[in-house]
Amino acid sequence: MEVVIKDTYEEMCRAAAEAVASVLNAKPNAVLGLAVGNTHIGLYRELVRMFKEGLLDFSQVTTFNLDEYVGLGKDHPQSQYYFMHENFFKYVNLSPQNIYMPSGTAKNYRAFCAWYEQRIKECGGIDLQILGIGTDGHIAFNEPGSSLGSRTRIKTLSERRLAEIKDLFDEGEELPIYAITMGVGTILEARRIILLAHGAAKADAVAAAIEGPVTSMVTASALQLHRDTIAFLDREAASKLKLFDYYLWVQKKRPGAPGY
Ligand SMILES: N[C@@H]1[C@@H](O)[C@H](O)[C@@H](COP(=O)(O)O)O[C@@H]1O
Repeated sequence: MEVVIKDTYEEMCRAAAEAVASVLNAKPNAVLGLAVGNTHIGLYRELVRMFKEGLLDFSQVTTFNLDEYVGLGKDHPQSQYYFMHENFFKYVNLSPQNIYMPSGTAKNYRAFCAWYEQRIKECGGIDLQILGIGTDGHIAFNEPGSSLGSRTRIKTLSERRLAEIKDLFDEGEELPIYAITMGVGTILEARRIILLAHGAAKADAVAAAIEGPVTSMVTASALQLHRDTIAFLDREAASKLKLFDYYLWVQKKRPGAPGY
């Protein structure tokens, strides 16, 4: 896995946006896998800026989001759709028919999940999957213990997850206890993956995912098996990596870097 460490969150988002841009410039009709999280707000902001400056065009791009809470409709402020619309979709020229999101209100979830997997394949597979990471090392809603071969399915959210999201919902409102999520196996089929993490709260998870054993207890560790994954980190998120200095050294000395 390539590890790119940046001094600040803003620099990390810029570097990740450039990675997205390089895929879109090489393949204007690329298929992007999108993620929702506070981490990604800066990345989407950067992509919107590039679009407004005429540096990016999404007219031929297709997107598939990673996950959605079961029971939440598109207009619920905590739905992943709402986040995507507010932070990205409404600002760029994606065709609405090219935007795929897991549905939180499907009638038959099993059928929906199978259709979603099939649709990804029919669109040619995901060229670039964007990921974040939870404080326990999960990706999408693949909670600790998820099969590393899992496909899109319903996942029961952990108590830890429910405690994390509780304050985002109105008092007395029923919390979603299931999510529909791409599986680890689905994610690993993407041709390229970028993982973003910022802040000290993610440092343990990042270290476990990048340098720990590959284990279903840290679903992000499965990315070690992927042949083209780049982790974009800020210094705090990278602070517990044993090979911190080496990663910086590699960045400095990489072929193509100034002077090499
Ligand atoms: N399903 C999402 C993940 O895709 C995301 O990576 C994680 C971290 O989000 P944040 O960036 O807000 O810390 O939260 C949720 O669990």
